[in-house]
Amino acid sequence: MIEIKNLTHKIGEQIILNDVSLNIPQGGITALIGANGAGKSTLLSFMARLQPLVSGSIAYNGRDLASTPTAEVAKMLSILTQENSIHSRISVRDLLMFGRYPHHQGRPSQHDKDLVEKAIVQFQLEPIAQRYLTELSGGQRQRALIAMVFCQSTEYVLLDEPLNNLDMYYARNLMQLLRHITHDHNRTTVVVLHDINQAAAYADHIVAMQQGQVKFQGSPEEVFTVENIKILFDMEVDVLDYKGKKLIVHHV
Ligand SMILES: Nc1ncnc2c1ncn2[C@@H]1O[C@H](COP(=O)(O)OP(=O)(O)OP(=O)(O)O)[C@@H](O)[C@H]1O
Repeated sequence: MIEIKNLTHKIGEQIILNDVSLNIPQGGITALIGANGAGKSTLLSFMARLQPLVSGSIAYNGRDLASTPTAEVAKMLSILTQENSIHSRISVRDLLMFGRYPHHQGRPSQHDKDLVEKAIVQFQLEPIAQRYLTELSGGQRQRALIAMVFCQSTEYVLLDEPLNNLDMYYARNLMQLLRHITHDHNRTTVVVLHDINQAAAYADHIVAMQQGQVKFQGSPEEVFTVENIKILFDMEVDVLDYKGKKLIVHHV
């Protein structure tokens, strides 16, 4: 379980996170949803210790994040942020091997190589494995970066809008793969998603944020109601039952 307690974050006078307390269940996919500016990325960045806490605490399986040595954090959690401006001439295959660095410390074993090759196949990167990141489209680069995150083989995986730049095919493909890897390898994946239908279809648990606070949480069936969507996004929608999942539809 990821246990977040009394997390408050201010920038100047602006309150970005307002006394957030939240338990993210162990195992499965938790989707963080909410309107632009609700605080999702900020919360994720604290969860990955990309910035130090000023108030509150975060613990992974009872272990306080702030006092965990960096080398151990790197083996415990991995994160895909929205700011991925890697412009160096590194190939996709080398990028994935770079993701293994916390394990091999610069000396990749056969096991590391096998994992990288498996990820290349899983993430359908074979045609571009030798290409440099600078030579890829936005969606191709995004897929390579997500594969690198998974090559880190951490128990906790934090992804900030991984579907950015992905077309319909790869978006669905990635969500299926996320679910498959998360469940088969007993991982806990926390993913910021703007597409609430992807969240409804693939997440086990939903955390909906509004103005720096957790507004709703629960299963997709509990959170995705007409009333809740109106509160979160100020939109009139229909919520349908489709193939056992909630489907949120809206019109012009
Ligand atoms: N470096 C910063 N300086 C000032 N304000 C910031 C900074 N970073 C974030 N904010 C503000 O904090 C609030 C929360 O931002 P955050 O990026 O966490 O929201 P979000 O829910 O991830 O939004 P989005 O869906 O648009 O990505 C916003 O009001 C944003 O303007």
